Amino acid sequence: MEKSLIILKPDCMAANNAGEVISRFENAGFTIVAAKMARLDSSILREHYAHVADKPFFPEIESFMSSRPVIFLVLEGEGVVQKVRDLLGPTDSAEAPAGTIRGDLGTDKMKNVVHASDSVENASIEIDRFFRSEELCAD
Ligand SMILES: Nc1ncnc2c1ncn2[C@@H]1O[C@@H]2COP(=O)(O)O[C@H]2[C@H]1O
Repeated sequence: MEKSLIILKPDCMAANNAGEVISRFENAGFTIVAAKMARLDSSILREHYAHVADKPFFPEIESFMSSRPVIFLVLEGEGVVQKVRDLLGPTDSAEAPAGTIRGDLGTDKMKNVVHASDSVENASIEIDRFFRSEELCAD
């Protein structure tokens, strides 16, 4: 079954929106198969954000993403990678339509509530980055 790696970002945690976001994922029919809470450190952030490491906003992302503990989830379901991205809306919360998670709860491009894997291939890499295989639970 397809899986996606989700991070409830510091803005989501600071606004006490974790429950609201998780409800939206559950109401869309996805199952949580792994969960944990931790503060990201700069070495794992450099790995996770390697594709934007040369962007001018990288130091800002690094400091934002390590500013408070975040929640990591693995969601499972048919087509979960693309369907979660549809629920989120575009990266820039200011452009996200009402009814999407970012449109309703986000602020801007960085404070955009949730990270979600952008492909099935990257989901597998990202799940391995944040979870050991025995931390994924089956029924
Ligand atoms: N112009 C920008 N300024 C700040 N952050 C950005 C900008 N563009 C993209 N990002 C962030 O870069 C992140 C890349 O991975 P995410 O999907 O977690 O979320 C993305 C955005 O939050």
